Amino acid sequence: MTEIPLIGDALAATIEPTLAGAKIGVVTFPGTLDDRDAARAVRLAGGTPVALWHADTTLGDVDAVVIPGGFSYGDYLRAGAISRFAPLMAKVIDAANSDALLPVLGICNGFQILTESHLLPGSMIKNDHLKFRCRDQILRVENNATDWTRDYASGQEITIPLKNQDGQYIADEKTLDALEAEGRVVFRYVGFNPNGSRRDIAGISNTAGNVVGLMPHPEHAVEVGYGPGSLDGFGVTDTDGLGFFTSVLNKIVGVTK
Ligand SMILES: NC(=O)CC[C@H](N)C(=O)O
Repeated sequence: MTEIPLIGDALAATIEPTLAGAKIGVVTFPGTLDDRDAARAVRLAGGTPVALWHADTTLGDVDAVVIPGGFSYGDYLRAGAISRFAPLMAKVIDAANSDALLPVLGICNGFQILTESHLLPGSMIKNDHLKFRCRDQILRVENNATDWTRDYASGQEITIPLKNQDGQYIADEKTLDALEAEGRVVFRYVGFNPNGSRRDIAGISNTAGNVVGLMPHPEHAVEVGYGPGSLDGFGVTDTDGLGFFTSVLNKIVGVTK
């Protein structure tokens, strides 16, 4: 029987066996959709995913946390507004702000939860056109010094899927100016702003760069044949999202940049 390859040979060759010791917690809330894809992305990048439940009262021994996309608590009140009060979120907030600076990535609904939790500034509101939007989106990596972007080149353009209704990032002008000045605009939409986000912002970080949130979905672009690039028949952008997961894993195991 032939073993089915999970990943392309070229990609497999780049995976460090030592990364398997790094544990990435993936949080599930009632209504989360993308937890399994996030866990798979961690595994494909060489790490060990650990399932966390919103009602857990400990993070265990995870080295980083991913808050995946979906509709936690049905997006009731406002996307992320109820999730921020989950018992596990209290632990995530403490660990992210502690001296240990736990790396935390919020993807889409996860980004919404991070702004509601005040781990990241600003808010997410309805897309300016008031429709759900689903497309492959080009982003520019504006800051490759965060825990989640260190495997990208500064200014690198990547294509990953976007799918949401509350994707418009807003903040007051003072906050936006501070984010720009401090290099905390980590991703910007290129060519097309899909939701009216201020200054084309697709993702931001906290001051230390351990907490990152973005609307598009890197965990859906980690496998040859299944990412955005598969549509053009060449697959060149299929794994553009993998760098998020290798970045944090390399950081955890101490690979210097
Ligand atoms: N893909 C998602 O995570 C969706 C996020 C959110 N519930 C929205 O529609 O805006």
